[in-house]
This record gives sequence, structure tokens and C-alpha cells, in this order.
Amino acid sequence: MDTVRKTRPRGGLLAAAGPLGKPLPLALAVAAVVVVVLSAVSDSSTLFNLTSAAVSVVFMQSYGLITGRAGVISLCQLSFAAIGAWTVGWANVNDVPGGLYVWLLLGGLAAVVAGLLIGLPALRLRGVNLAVGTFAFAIALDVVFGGLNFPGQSSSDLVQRPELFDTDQAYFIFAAAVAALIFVGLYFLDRSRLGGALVEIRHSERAAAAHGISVTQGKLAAFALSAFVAGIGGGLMAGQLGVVTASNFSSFASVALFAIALFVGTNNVEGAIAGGIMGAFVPVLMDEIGIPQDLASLLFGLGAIQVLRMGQSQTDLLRGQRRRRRLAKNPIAPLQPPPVSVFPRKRPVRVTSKGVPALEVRDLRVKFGNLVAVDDVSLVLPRGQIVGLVGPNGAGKSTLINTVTGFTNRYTGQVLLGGKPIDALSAHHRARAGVRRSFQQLRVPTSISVGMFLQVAAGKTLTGKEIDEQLALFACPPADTPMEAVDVATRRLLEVAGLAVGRPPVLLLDEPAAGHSSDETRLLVERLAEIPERFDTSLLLVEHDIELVRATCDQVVVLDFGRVIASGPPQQVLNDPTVIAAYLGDSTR
Ligand SMILES: Nc1ncnc2c1ncn2[C@@H]1O[C@H](COP(=O)(O)OP(=O)(O)OP(=O)(O)O)[C@@H](O)[C@H]1O
Repeated sequence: MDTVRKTRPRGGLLAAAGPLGKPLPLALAVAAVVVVVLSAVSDSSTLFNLTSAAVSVVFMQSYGLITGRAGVISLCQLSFAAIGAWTVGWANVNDVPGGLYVWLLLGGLAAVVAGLLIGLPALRLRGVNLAVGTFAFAIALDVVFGGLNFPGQSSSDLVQRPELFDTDQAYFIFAAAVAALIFVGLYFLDRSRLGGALVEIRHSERAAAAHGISVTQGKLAAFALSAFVAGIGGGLMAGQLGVVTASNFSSFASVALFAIALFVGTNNVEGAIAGGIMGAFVPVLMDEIGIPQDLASLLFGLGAIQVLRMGQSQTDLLRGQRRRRRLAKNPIAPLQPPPVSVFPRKRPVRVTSKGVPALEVRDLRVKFGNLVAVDDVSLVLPRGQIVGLVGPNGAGKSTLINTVTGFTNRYTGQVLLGGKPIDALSAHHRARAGVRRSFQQLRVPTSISVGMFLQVAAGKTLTGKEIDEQLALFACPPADTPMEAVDVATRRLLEVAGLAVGRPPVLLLDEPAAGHSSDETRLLVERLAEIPERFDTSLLLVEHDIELVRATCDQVVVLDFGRVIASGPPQQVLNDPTVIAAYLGDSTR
């Protein structure tokens, strides 16, 4: 029987709240009014600083893309900005048709080329090594641009602004409008599969690969997009100052902006705006009260170190507090278990398909040094069936799953999906080919919504209706609930729900019931048993809960010390004295 919890009716992902919790058009309208009023009441020096702030917001958006969303440390965003500014200057000097509108796009595109060039080698690096690599690029460009004059620099050929935005007042509005346009793009990116993929890559590259996401392509896309945005920011700065020089984009300025971005958290709107304002106004303020401007960088650096210690930026912290207050007011209703007890339950009788098995493992052998973790294992997962893989701790179950899904590639033997060998495929290609998995250690990102996570786990675009139905089926909270607010057992359930709704031919679940209460396990048993029929998915289930295995599996394979010691129908295998001696013990008799 279906267990359906009522979820609030919604219109799918795009109906979610926009920046700052307001619908997108309202947020844009409010921002437009603020910008117009500011431009009308500010004197010329404030206008200059406001325009600098708008340009800095664009730089912050670029950091928000590469570091905030994809989790890649890049210390060369201002080098991309320099390339954008250089291109705008060149287009201005050469009278390229289209004016600043077109030149900005050209600057963004030129920066994309650099972003891809630096992104490709950087993909092999992580953490501090990547930071050093990008910083080296920034320093190299310092040297290159330091030796070259920017176009127009020696002839004082000022970048021509469009007629409509020629005054400083109008140019501030133009810069703010460009930042707003980028915010709109980011708003839709955050709700797209690519946006979900970037967040998952930041959270866990292994989980991303298991969901069919190419980590390489995701990071490259982040490099390219962030370079595009930074390039546009550099071009905007050229339009603001008329002529720029290498000192405007120094590697140290890049690091200072990175520190601000880390401190405030620029993967969200309020963070990017706050970061932009801080970047432009704090040094000016310090100057006015007689403190050397350079000390501002030191302050930002200290703030960034504090964030690294706490693991959360200021805006993440504030958002978390706001979410918790909202949740305290409207708590998520507790999960409703199926009305009937399923222990003991009768397994649905499935007809064994005589065709090609969904998955076949032949003579699989995996060694870690001298330890043989999987020792010549052969097993068959017939189409439309659930096969349980059980065995004591250290028997080799997770290693087998890791190997089948491409996360351990030093093995001998063969893995066949639908009769075709997939041994040559990487993890994300195996996932795309149709072998999906969950991990024993939960690897779900908490900074996205339940609906977005379901979509990421499914590995395909789902309609709002599909998301709502699947959430109801698994008695999970509504799509707009933040993952952060969901308890660990429900996160596991959500992962199974998401993987299943992707309808992969083969699904491997590694201890999906770990940490579940008996009610939650009952619900899980109901849903697992339905997966083959409902989603046309064959299931390989690693589980220590023998009652769950008995209740759901058509076949059971028992591993001990990496070897298959028994296989067959559950009632036969689970009562086999060898199995009981090896694993189950007297308690299960
Ligand atoms: N990366 C690794 N390097 C070295 N040894 C490993 C590695 N991964 C697993 N092992 C070893 O391989 C053996 C099988 O481990 P595995 O995690 O596959 O067992 P399991 O049946 O999944 O156990 P559990 O039920 O506790 O999850 C163990 O002895 C383990 O210590």
C-alpha cells in the first residue's frame, strides 16, 4: 500500500523563492529602485565608489561560481578580469562595432579561453596545490601585463561608454544592471542540473561521479563561467576608469578579493553584494579615518581564516539561523510509516527473467597489497530481481560495489551490464550507462533543497510533478525543504528515492537501512520491494539487517573473506549452517 504524506502543492523547482527569499521579479524591482535612488542622491565621489562596488559585486559573483558553488580554490580571478579589460581596451582602440555592450561580451569570451586553458591542467590538482597553481598563473600574468601597456594606456585613449550611459550617474546604473543580469543567470543556474552538479562536486566528487556527473566537465564549466563573469567585470572596470593598468588587477588584489569572498560567502546574492560593497568601501573608509588601506586586506585575511576554522561563511551562518527560526515556527511533520506492519511480509513473487541478466560479475578479484578483498567472485543479478549481498564485516561487500561501479579499477575479472562489458568505463560513465549506487557513508550535500537533491540523485531533469510524487511515495518532506533540515535517516531515504526515480537498469544500495528506526525500515522495505516493478530497476542490496533481506530479496549471495560461500533463495541460504556459522550466529535461527 502506498504511504503518501501530504506535501504542500507547489509548481516545481522554478516556483522556489528567489534571491533574499523574495520572488525574482520583486527582488529585481526593489534593487532597481535602490540603484536609481542612490544614483540620484550621490555626489560624484560616492558615485565613483558605488560603481566600484558594482564592479566588485561582479568579481564576487565570479568567486561565487568557482569557489562558492564548485568548491574550487582559484586565486586568479582578477587575471581573467585583466584579460576582459585588455580586450575591451583593444576593441575601443580598434573601433570594433557594437560599442561597449559587444566589447564586454568579447572580453568575457576572451577570459573564457584563458579559464579553459588554466582549468584543464588545474583539474589534476586539488586544495592547496590548486591554489598555488592558480596563484602562479596570476603572478605570470602580472609579469606579462606589467611588461605590456594596456591598449589605450600610452595614448590615453579612454574607453568609450555607450551614449545612454555616458555620465557617471548613468554608468553606475549600467554597472548595477550588468551585475543584476548576472544574478538572474546565476538564479537559473542554481536551479538547473549543472547548478546541482556543481554543488555536488563541491560536496563529494565520488557522490557526483556515482550520479553520472563528470567532475572534469563540471569543474571546467565552473572555470569557464567564472572567467566569463570576471572578464565582464574587468571590462566594466575599463569603462569606469577609461584606462586601466596592470596594477588594477594584481595577483595580490586577487587574493584580497578571494579572502573577502571566503569571509562573506559569495555563492548567494546577499554575500556577493556585501562582498562587493566591502571590497569598494572598506579601504576608502580606512583611508578617511587615517588607517593605511593595505590593512583592509589583512582584516579580510583574518576573516577568511576564521571562516576556514568554522567551515561556514558569514552569509551561510545567517541563512542557517534564518532557516532554523523558520523551521522552529513550521516544523517538518514526522515521517508517517506504512499503516500495516511488513514484518514478516511475503516477498512479491517475481518471475525470473530468462533473458540477459541486468548485471553479471565474472571472476572478480580485487587485491589491496597482500589482502585479497574480493576473491574470484561471480554473481548474476537477473533483470527485475532483488539480490541481497550479505556477509560479516570486512567480507568484501563494499569493495565489490566499488569495483562494479568503477571506483576501484585495479581488478581482474569482468563486469557486464545488460551483457556488455563495462570494465573500460570510468565511474561517471558507468553511472551514465545505467549502474547507479549509494554509499555506506552518506554523501548528500546539505546546502540545496530536497527537490534539487532528488534531481541530482536521479541524474536527470525531473518535472515538478515527478518530484512531488516521488517525495510523497517515500514519505519525504516537500521539495523546497532545505536538505540541512532533514534528519539523517530521511536523507538516506531521499537518496534511494532519487536514485530509483532515475530508473537506472541496475541499482546497488550499500546498507540503505543503516541508522533507520523500525518505522523507517518498514517504509524502506515497502519501497525497496516495489523498485523492480515500479522503476524497471534491478537491485543489488548490501544489508546487515537480515529481516530486511528476507523481506525483500529474491536471491541472496553470502560473502566471507572475499569468497562466495552460499547463494540461492533467502529461505534456503539464510538457514544454511555454513552461513549461520560464518555470519548470522544462533540469534537468527
Ligand atoms: N582501500 C583499501 N585499502 C586497503 N584495504 C582495504 C581497502 N578497502 C577495503 N579494504 C579491506 O578489504 C576488506 C574488505 O572490506 P570491505 O569494506 O569491502 O568489507 P565489507 O564487507 O563491505 O565490510 P562492512 O560490512 O564492514 O562494510 C577489509 O579487510 C578491508 O579492510
